[in-house]
Amino acid sequence: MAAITTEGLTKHYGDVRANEDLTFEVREGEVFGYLGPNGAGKSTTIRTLMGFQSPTSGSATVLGHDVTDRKAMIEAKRHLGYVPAEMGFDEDVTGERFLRYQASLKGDSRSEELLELFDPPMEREIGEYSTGNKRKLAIVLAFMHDPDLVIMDEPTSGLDPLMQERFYEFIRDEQAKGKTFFFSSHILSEVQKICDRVGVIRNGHLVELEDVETLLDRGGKRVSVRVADPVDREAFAIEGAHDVSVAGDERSSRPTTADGGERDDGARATGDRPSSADGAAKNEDASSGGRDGTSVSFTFTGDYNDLLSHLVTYDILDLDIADAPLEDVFMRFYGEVDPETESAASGTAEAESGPEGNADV
Ligand SMILES: Nc1ncnc2c1ncn2[C@@H]1O[C@H](COP(=O)(O)OP(=O)(O)OP(=O)(O)O)[C@@H](O)[C@H]1O
Repeated sequence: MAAITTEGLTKHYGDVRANEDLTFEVREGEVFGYLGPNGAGKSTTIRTLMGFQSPTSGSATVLGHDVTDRKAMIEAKRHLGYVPAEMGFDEDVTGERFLRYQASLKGDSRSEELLELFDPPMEREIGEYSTGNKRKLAIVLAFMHDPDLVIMDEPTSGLDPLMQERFYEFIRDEQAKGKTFFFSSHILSEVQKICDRVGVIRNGHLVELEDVETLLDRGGKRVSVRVADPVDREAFAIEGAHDVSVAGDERSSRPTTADGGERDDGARATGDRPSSADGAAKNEDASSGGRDGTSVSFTFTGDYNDLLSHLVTYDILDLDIADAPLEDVFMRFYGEVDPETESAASGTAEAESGPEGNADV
C-alpha cells in the first residue's frame, strides 16, 4: 500500500488555482521531497493531505484513509506525524506542559529520546522561544507517538546548520526503520542529501516526479576549463552547453542557453561567474585571454564525445568536470515556460512571480 496517494487532486481558493489535477504516490519507506517556488501550492497540498481542508475535486488517501473522511483521519493520525510551517503553539504554557497535553491526546512512546536529540528548553514558556526552538519542539511533537508517516512543511526552516544536520541524520535513521516522509522544501542541498524522489510543483501543477539520482544524471556536468588563448563565449555555444560564461566577458554575467538566448536568473549568474586572472573585464568584443589564459565554464548535458572533440581544439591549461549541482537542474527546469501550465495559473499572483533571484527554489 502506498503511504500517500492523490488522484486529480485540485484545490481552488476562489479564482486562485492553488493545486490543479495532482496525481502522485508516495511509496512506503521513501523520503519524498515536495519542491516548488513560493506560492506554487505546496502548503495547500499538505493542508489537504492532513484533512484540514477539502479538495475542490479529486481525491487523496493517507495511510489508506480518505483525507475527506473525518473519522478515518482520526484513525490515520494515530500513525501520522505533522510538522506545520506555522507553529501555532499556545504561547503562555511551557514546552513541558504542551508536550504532556499532546501526549494525553496521541500518546508518547519516545519523547525522552527526542528531547535528548533536539533539546528545546522545555521549562520555559513557548512565547519566549526562538523560531528554531519552536521548530525543535514541533519536531519532538511530530515524532513522539512514533508515527509511520510524517508530513512536514519546511521542517528545517529556522534550525541552525548543526541542528539541520542532526535532523537529516535522524530522518535517515528513521527511514532505515521503515518510516515514510513527505516534506516540502526550498533547500536543494537537503533534498539532495535525504530524498529518494522529488515532486516539483509549479503554479499548482505537478511538473516533475523523479528519482533524485535520475534528476542529477539529467543535470549533466559542470565544466570549468582554462585555455591558453582568448576565446569568446559563442565559441562554446555547442549542443548541450548551458549557461556559458567566460572570464572577463561582461556579457557572461547573464548566462546563456546553447542557442545564445539569455536567461533571467540573476542569482545563478552571479554565483557562477568564474574569477578571471585579474578579475577585470578584458575585452569589449566578448573575447578574452591573458597570460593565465581564459576561463570558461558551463553546464553540459550533451554528448560527451562532442564535448571532448570541441575541447581538444584548444590548448587546455586546466580542466575540471564535476556533477552539476541540483540547483542547476532546477533553475533550468524553472526557466522553461510551459504555456499550458502558465495559462492555467492565471489568477495566481504569487505563483507568477517565480523563483527569480533565489539560488534555491
Ligand atoms: N487560504 C487561502 N485563501 C486564498 N488563497 C490562498 C490560501 N492559501 C493559499 N492561497 C494561495 O494559493 C497559492 C498557493 O499557496 P501555497 O501556500 O500552497 O504555496 P506554497 O508553495 O506553500 O508557498 P510558500 O513556499 O511560499 O510557502 C498562492 O497563490 C496563495 O496565495
